[in-house]
Amino acid sequence: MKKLVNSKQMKAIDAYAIHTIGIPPLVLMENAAYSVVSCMEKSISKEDIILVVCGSGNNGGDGLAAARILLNRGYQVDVFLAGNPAHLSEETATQLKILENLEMVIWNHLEEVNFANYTILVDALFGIGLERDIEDEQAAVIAEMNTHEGIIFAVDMPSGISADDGKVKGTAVRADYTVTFGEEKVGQILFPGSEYCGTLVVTDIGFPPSAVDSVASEFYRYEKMDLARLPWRRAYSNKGTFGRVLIVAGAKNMSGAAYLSALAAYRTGAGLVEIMTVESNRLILQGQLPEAILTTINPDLLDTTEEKEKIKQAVGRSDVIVMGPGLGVSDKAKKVLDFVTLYAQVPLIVDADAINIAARYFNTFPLMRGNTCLRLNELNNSLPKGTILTPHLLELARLMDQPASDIQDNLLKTADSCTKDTDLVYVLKDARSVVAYEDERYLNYSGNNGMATAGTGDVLTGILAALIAQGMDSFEAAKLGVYIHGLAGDVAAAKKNRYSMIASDVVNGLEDVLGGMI
Ligand SMILES: NC(=O)C1=CN([C@@H]2O[C@H](COP(=O)(O)OP(=O)(O)OC[C@H]3O[C@@H](n4cnc5c(N)ncnc54)[C@H](O)[C@@H]3O)[C@@H](O)[C@H]2O)[C@@H](O)CC1
Ligand SMILES: [K+]
Repeated sequence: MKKLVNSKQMKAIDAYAIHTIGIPPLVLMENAAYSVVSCMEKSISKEDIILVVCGSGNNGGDGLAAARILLNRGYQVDVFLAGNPAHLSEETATQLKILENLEMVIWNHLEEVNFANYTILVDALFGIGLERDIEDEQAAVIAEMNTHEGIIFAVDMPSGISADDGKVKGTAVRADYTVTFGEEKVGQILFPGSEYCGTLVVTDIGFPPSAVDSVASEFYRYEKMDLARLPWRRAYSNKGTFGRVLIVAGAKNMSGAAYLSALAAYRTGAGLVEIMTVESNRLILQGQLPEAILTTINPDLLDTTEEKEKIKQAVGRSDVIVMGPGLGVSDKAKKVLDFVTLYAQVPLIVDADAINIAARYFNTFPLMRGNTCLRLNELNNSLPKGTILTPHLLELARLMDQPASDIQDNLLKTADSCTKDTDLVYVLKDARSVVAYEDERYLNYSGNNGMATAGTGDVLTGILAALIAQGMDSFEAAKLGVYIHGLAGDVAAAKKNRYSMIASDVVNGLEDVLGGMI
């Protein structure tokens, strides 16, 4: 598990190291500069002509120190001090004085600099101290840097990317490498920040563990060693040991979603998977997945005791229930969901059309239109504890009755609204999914854009259900499930490619992920 920090938390770690432990800031700055240079030295040669572009804050100070180290080591290097010389931080002023004493070339105005003369750029304009949108001369500097053809190394952050949420503040440097210090920043994991970072290199610049531990952060991500969290499989076992999943899915002609969800649940280790669907899907599902048990319902007879009893029994024998994939949004589908919700005492995984049905239902009440809070409260009251909602951005927009663009631009704030006063777990699906429960925020770092294809969401529901069926707590299952899903997508992309892979390839990828082959 890797802790992630925002700018405030990183500044608190800096402050603890400096003021409580007593490490002089110049020592940290030197370490930072040496780590930038050692990363650069893997890609540069003495033939390169390097320009270090510096701001007036400590990020610029890191750049000035890196320029000196490069000069000392025999590289051809110039400096462009793009920040206001009247606003230099104390450490940056010290670094500048050293460079002046060394008689280095230091440009002060954009007009003086011919970027075409340089083969390598170092971006030390802004780091975690970025406060507002970049404009005017600084924006012009970044525009020049982005048209440059050589490698760009960013110091700590690509200038212009917010460490807090990965957003571009006005404009931002598109780096090839970002060398960051101490801890990974939230804005380096979320998009678009993640893309602007290029290859992210995290370096140790001497923050003592106590400085890092002094700051609590609600953000983290998983890495490969977290696969050890998978539920242990007892040797003395039978199919009952590994739990029973019910998948309520698949309207007429929509059996594919049910199939993918059920297949993924089996491939993630569920003992038994039952699919509740309409009779017309029976033959095809039996042919595709004979391992699944099928219960068929007649949507036209939902008011009869017989159909209700069928639903009640299926719900009663399950450890976890997936509802939504390929269900459609008809009144009959809603009725099925109402019965399932009424009888269920186990966690539900509410996906796709189940979310759309809830949104449509809320829209029928004038009081609930535009009232996100009321809608989320209502969900919390009507769903069993431990239930996971897995909306993608559009589904979430419908559910919350807010524009999708607002949600996309404020994913972390949206997570805060969703989890306020609730027992539900939210998986906010995006290129970097956020799993949120109470105050914790898991940011997922696995997966790739080949997964933006139909059916991968159905696969995710099956994975989550299987983990819960095997005894995992819902929040842990959601985090690990999202991580495994992304890794399986990475396996699929490596075996096929990002264009050709389809959802069933992601299911196939589970084999390598769960078999410890990655
Ligand atoms: N002691 C420390 O705190 C350490 C800091 N380090 C470096 O210092 C960086 C943080 O330094 P600072 O806090 O000085 O911040 P930055 O150097 O990131 O930038 C802050 C400066 O930019 C100005 N500014 C912010 N947003 C602006 C905008 N949109 N347009 C124009 N000016 C803007 C601020 O007023 C301030 O002068 C880190 O990212 C890291 O690179 C490292 O040297 C390690 C130790
Ligand atoms: K930077």
